[in-house]
Parts: sequence; C-alpha cells; structure tokens
Amino acid sequence: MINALNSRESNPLSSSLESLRDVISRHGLDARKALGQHFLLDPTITTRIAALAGNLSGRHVVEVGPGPGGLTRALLDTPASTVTAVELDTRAVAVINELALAFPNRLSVLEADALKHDLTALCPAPRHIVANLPYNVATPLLVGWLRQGSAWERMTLMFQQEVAERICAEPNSAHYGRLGVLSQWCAQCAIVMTLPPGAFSPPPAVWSAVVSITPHAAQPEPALFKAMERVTAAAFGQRRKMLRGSLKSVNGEALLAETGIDGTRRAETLSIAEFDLLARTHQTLSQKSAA
Ligand SMILES: C[S@@+](CC[C@H](N)C(=O)[O-])C[C@H]1O[C@@H](n2cnc3c(N)ncnc32)[C@H](O)[C@@H]1O
Repeated sequence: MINALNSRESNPLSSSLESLRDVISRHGLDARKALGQHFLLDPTITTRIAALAGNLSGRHVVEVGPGPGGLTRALLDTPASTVTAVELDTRAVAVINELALAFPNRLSVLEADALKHDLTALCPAPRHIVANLPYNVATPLLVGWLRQGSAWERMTLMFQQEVAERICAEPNSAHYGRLGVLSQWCAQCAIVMTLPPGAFSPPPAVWSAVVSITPHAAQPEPALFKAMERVTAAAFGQRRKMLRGSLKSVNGEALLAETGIDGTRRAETLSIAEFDLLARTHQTLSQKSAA
C-alpha cells in the first residue's frame, strides 16, 4: 500500500523543539550536493516514515545520515529503545549531539562514513535501519546491508524513485535487474510511500520513494551471496544477450546444462527462484573445480 500525504499527524517532540529551519541556520548547515543532502523538514512526513518502520518497541534503530535531525526527532517519538545516528558531515553531527543532550540514554551519534562502518556493531538485535539515504551511495549501502542478512529485522529506506522501482521490480519488466534480484532474493521488498521533489529542502531533481525491506528468515551464507553477485553481474552485464552468451564468464555452458535452464532465454525473464538455482549451482561447480 502506498501512503498518500494527506493526513496531518502531529509530532509532539518536534513541536516542543527549536524549528529545524532555525537549527539549520544556527549551525550553518546549508545543504551540500556532494553529500546528497536533501532535508525533510515537515514533521507530517517524518512522522509517517517513522510509522512505516512498524512496531519499534524494544528495537534498536540505526539512522544513516540524520542531517538536521527531522527524521531523528520522529524516531525518538516512537517507542524505539535506542536511536544511533551515523553521519559523515561534522556540522550535522554537532546538531545531533545537541539533540542527544535531551535524550542521553536513547540517542547517540557516530561521525563516520556508513559505507565503511559495520553498523551491526552499533547496537544489539533486534535492529532496524531507518533512513532518508544520500542517493549517491544508496545502492552500495543497501547491498552491504543485504549481505549482512538477518542482522537487520527491517529496513525502511528512502531512495530516488527509479532505484526503489528497481529494488521491487518483477521479471519481464523494464526495471528488473541485478539490484531487484539481490534485494528480493534476500528480503521482502515493497514501495510504501512516494514523495515529490518539493517535499525536500532543497528539492532533488526526481521523485523519491520509501521501500520497506524485511529480510527473509533464511539467509544465504557469504559464499552463496558472492556466487549470486557473480551470476547476476554476468547475466545483466549483457542483458540483451541470450544466457548462453552472457553467462560465459561464469562457466555458463556447464551452469545451463546442470540447471536445465534454456540458454536462449534472456536474464530479464528469469525468476528469483531460477537465479537462486543458478547461484547455488555456480557455487557447487566452483567448489568441485577447486577441489
Ligand atoms: C538525504 S540527506 C537526509 C538528511 C535527513 N535524514 C533528513 O531526512 O532530513 C542524507 C544525509 O546523509 C549524510 N551522508 C551522506 N553520505 C554519507 C555517508 N557516506 N555516511 C553517513 N552519512 C552520509 C548527509 O550528510 C545527509 O545528512
């Protein structure tokens, strides 16, 4: 279900704090393009995103890129046990440190590049990630978290809409590709909200969407994940080619013979279950040839 922005929910915490515009101006937090900074200043929207994360009671939330803290405030308004914010921009870290003074046992901030940091080390399970992601690094961040499997109970993440559509795309559709296969292989994925550019300050060039990502109970172990990365990179690297051509670099002939998948098909026609079979078979064949 996609949420429309028509409800006027109030955020009691936000209304008791200094306005986000004043915070931004006092800290000189003018948005920087290189950091993917498009801020959400409307508490109606941030409250809705926090609600889309589901029941956060007893959960530990990691927020990547809190910026001026609009979404952080909304998360603190939920029953989440703790919120740990990871931010690259020193100016925003100062803002969140200030906010943390009011929530000494619930909010902490780490100045770090989320791409280089193992976020699971920040809090115990059950863990959620909730974030309005910097779009320039959103895809590698997501793939890294998918690789960690069931370390995350759920991720509620804002992407640019086209990326959100790729994550949730079905076979035989224009957006179906490597990102969708990896995401849906590891998790249940659904677009739960869309937002126009004007919802952000400054507005990005494109629409945005929140995706709810709930990792499956059974998760691939690291070697199998690597096998899937290899198979999907080959298959979609040359997506217009038939599989018997595109899979050459991953021992395609043996792979297709072993799985019984027709080599004249193209990557975009394969289901997640067929990719799962290809990845498992690729792993077995690689183990045999290494033995
Ligand atoms: C789209 S803004 C979202 C800000 C805030 N959450 C909001 O909704 O208003 C992305 C945030 O991620 C931060 N950021 C960018 N790259 C980062 C990285 N590699 N690691 C951690 N934070 C990053 C930016 O400084 C910025 O605050």
